[in-house]
Amino acid sequence: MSKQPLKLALTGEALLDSARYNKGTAFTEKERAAFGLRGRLPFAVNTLEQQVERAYAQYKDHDVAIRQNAFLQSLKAQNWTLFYALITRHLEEMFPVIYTPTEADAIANYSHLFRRSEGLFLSPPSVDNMEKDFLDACDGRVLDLIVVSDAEAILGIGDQGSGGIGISSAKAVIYTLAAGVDPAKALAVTLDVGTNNEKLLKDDLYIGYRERRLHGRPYDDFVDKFVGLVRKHQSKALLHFEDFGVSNAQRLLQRHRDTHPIFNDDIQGTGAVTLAALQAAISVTSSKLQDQRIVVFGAGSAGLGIARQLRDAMRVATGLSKEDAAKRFWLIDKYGLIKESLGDKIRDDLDSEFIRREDDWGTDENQLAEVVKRVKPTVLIGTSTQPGSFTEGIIKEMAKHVERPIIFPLSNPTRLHEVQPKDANAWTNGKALIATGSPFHPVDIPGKSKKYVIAECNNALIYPGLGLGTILSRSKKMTDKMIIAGAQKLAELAPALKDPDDALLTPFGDAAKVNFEVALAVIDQAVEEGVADADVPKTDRRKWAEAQLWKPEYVEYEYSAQGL
Ligand SMILES: NC(=O)c1ccc[n+]([C@@H]2O[C@H](COP(=O)([O-])OP(=O)(O)OC[C@H]3O[C@@H](n4cnc5c(N)ncnc54)[C@H](O)[C@@H]3O)[C@@H](O)[C@H]2O)c1
Ligand SMILES: O=C(O)C[C@H](O)C(=O)O
Ligand SMILES: [Mn+2]
Repeated sequence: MSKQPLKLALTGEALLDSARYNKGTAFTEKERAAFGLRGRLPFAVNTLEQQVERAYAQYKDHDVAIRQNAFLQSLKAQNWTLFYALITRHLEEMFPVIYTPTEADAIANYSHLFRRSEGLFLSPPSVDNMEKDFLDACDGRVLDLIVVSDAEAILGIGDQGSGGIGISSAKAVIYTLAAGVDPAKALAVTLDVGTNNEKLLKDDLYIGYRERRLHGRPYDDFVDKFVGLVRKHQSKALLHFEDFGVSNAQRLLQRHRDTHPIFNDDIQGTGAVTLAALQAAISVTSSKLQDQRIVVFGAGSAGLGIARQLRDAMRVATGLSKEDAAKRFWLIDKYGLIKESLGDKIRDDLDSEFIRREDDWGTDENQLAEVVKRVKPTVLIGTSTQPGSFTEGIIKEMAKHVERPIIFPLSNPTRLHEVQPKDANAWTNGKALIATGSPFHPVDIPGKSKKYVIAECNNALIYPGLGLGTILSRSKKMTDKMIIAGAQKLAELAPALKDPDDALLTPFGDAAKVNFEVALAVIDQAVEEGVADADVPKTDRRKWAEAQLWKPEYVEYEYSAQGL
């Protein structure tokens, strides 16, 4: 317990009902007397460790992941300290329950599983009250972090309407678990601008705004109004965009990123974690980034974000022009290879240098199998949401031409992966260097007794650190160089660098450690670029940063009628 007691005015039921301050059976006798709790609690005073032990046993009583998710969700509504302490102690085990893949089911069934609301919901009918609603949700707090989704493209499961609050709050929880962001300084938001999901529109129990999605100018005005409020009232808070539709994601990022610290996780976080995994893979193959031939299957937010991040890293490494670096990429979307003849089927946000010239290609055949046959890629990345699209034929064709094919099926949740790691491993005789978007079990290495650990190439391995670095340095914006610095740090920490048979990325159990290192790299870069507003010390930044992390521990309370 910290030496300085916290002064609180909340008493009795109100204190027990406050997830932020509640300690349950861990209230001391002195606190029970001071806050009117003595008769409201059973006699024994527990330690946090005892509470964690009890909660873990209760968690284990549920054997279905979605029930475990519901259990953790209700624990979060009761006692933040216990919730975060429990998950921190079982991070690797519980990550898939609070995040991909289980969170996808919780979001898809949001209206049916609903118990208690959290975060902020904003919808068009109350647009005129947006400022008041926003301020009510902030409740006088100065925030460090706001995570917002409009729920149009949740993971790979599409439009989820008001269920989108689930991804905003899961991403915010991970900021706390993996980067020590104080949950009291974070806000999860969903811009519930309607849904085009027929299933939800027809569901009597749907609890969102039951209209078709806002689009065009009214949509932009709505989002701009929200961003304007963030800028006005929470000018220091990092604004994290999550799972927006591809036609909006890039545009909104470009529009706002120079005027506020803004980050799009699907574009930038995914680009950064994939760059780190690829750096580790090419260190195993002893090749260079600029020598790769990279096929990206699914050129949406994630696919394009990855292509851009890898292209820019190539440019930094070699001084190549954008155009020349882009020649190492073949992007495929639902109409096949993205080439000139697709005309207006090519989305406006696609960088022109990624569009293959017709005379470069010279055939009408433009599907993945053909592209792999002709291009002989060294790297194959899946961000298409199309399960099984990396077929045995395609993987074997790839493996004919490269000794160690680098294969990253990244579509979440688990069931949407383009290939199962065990298949990619078997079809390449254990030669494939694999990373996936969701967690998978290790696979056999032919002729060896040890297993090949599949790296989880999920943006959660880096976004908390990118965010923490931006928050602590109070940067005016999150620059490309800050993101590259974070990715480089993550790459340096890859287990494969020490042992080529080991994973391409750090395991998620160490997410807090690596994200902290990422944050330090981001802070250094922010200071160097002159975008940091905080008084960052010249020396011992590690200690300075560490002292600011929130930890799930109880502090002693003292009653004061004035409160905090
Ligand atoms: N591992 C990670 O960290 C991570 C991060 C972000 C997204 N993702 C996953 O990547 C997937 C895509 O996410 P997104 O945000 O880019 O979504 P998105 O909707 O922006 O992109 C998906 C793209 O795939 C294309 N596509 C659809 N069918 C196709 C087909 N048959 N062939 C080729 N392309 C096809 C779509 O046209 C679209 O451009 C999701 O499953 C998501 O969960 C993973
Ligand atoms: O949420 C995740 O698991 C990663 C990513 O942001 C995604 O959209 O799939
Ligand atoms: Mn996402």
